Amino acid sequence: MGDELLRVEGLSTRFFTEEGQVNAVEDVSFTVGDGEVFGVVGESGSGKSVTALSVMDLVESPGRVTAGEVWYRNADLAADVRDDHPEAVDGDYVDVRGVPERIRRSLRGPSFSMIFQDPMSSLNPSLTVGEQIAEAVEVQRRASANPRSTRSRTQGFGLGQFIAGSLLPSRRYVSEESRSRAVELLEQVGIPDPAERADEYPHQFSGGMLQRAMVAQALAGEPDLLVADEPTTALDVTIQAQILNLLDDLQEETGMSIVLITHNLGVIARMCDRVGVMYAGEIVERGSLEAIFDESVHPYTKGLLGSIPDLADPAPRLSPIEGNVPSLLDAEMGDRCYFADRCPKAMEECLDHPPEFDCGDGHGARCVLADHSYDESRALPEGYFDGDSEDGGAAAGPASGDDADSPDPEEVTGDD
Ligand SMILES: Nc1ncnc2c1ncn2[C@@H]1O[C@H](COP(=O)(O)OP(=O)(O)OP(=O)(O)O)[C@@H](O)[C@H]1O
Ligand code: NI
Repeated sequence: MGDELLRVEGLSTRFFTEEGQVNAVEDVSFTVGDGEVFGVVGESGSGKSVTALSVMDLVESPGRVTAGEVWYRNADLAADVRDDHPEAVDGDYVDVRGVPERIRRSLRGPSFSMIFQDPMSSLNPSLTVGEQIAEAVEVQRRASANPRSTRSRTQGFGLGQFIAGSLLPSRRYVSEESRSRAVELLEQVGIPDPAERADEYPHQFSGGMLQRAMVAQALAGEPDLLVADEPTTALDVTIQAQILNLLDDLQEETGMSIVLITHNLGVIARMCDRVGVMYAGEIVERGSLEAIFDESVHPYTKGLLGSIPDLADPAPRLSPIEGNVPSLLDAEMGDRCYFADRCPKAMEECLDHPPEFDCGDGHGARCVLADHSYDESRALPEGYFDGDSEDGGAAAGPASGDDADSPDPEEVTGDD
């Protein structure tokens, strides 16, 4: 297990909605090494953000993490919780889902920190940027000054606010030291005149500067792991590149690990060491950058690679493969491979839901092609799944004739 900071195993998250149970994240496993940048890529709605929120334990009702373990390597924490929660400790690793919520909450900031998809969900418009960052620093300062038993209460207070983006009515005392540390952090993330900018409100910041401020806020606790959910999506191309450079530099300076969520494979190629490709709530392929870009097995990954939006392309969303992302409603999901009806290589084997096959060297794919080669004689006829979204395909027969209008799944639009 060596240098892994985080080991996520079998994570599943569901939303219990009026329409039914939504399987937003299904049996997701991945690891993040020390100082590693792990990328999560996939189309809109594939479960990237919910995966991030699940790791951070920030899933809100009607959602709930229903299964899985999140093993975090922290020897001090392991020593602290070993007696009370032996089943949640494995050597220096702690399953953060197996410890009480107050302990889990205490990890947000100093252990795990997150940059959210929407800037305004983490900065409070009615407080100066400096105050908010100083508050995050103060929380961390108290945490490290206090023993863990009191730490969790302190942490809970500050971080509840940090996450909700609104201060509790009674303002906390924030030390002069924390204020000057906030200015330092603003400087570290490349904000000019940081002392003056600290006294400004979020609306006085441009998009790029606001993103930098959010990075500063997320780093205030000196986290081991930063989860960055589409940190550059809303920004124009030049600013995007600057923020990615900033994250790169900060990663090197601090040695932290990063989970970087994006729909842009160009960003993945630029930033990541290893990658998980998500589709319909699952990681369908994972491996090193080289494995994913040069030796991918899953036709979905290959489809994504067929149209890499580069950084100079402001296209906001990936939609390179014909067909739609399947419904994640449990009742509509069926038992087949969820990609089968868009897959140019769908075979009879794909009517059973594939496990993850090991391709060696940490490369895995949830696709039968990882196990045996494509056999044309077992190919499902084109249109096999047409008009069949309800019961997983078993009952659907071949579509009549060859329909010239039916979408060719191999065709990649590439112009999005
Ligand atoms: N509060 C909710 N209630 C019901 N379903 C939800 C809720 N939040 C997310 N989902 C479902 O979970 C699935 C995954 O959503 P998620 O936000 O993780 O996608 P994503 O990959 O981050 O997409 P994007 O690239 O658009 O941000 C979606 O199908 C979505 O409908
Ligand atoms: Ni998202």
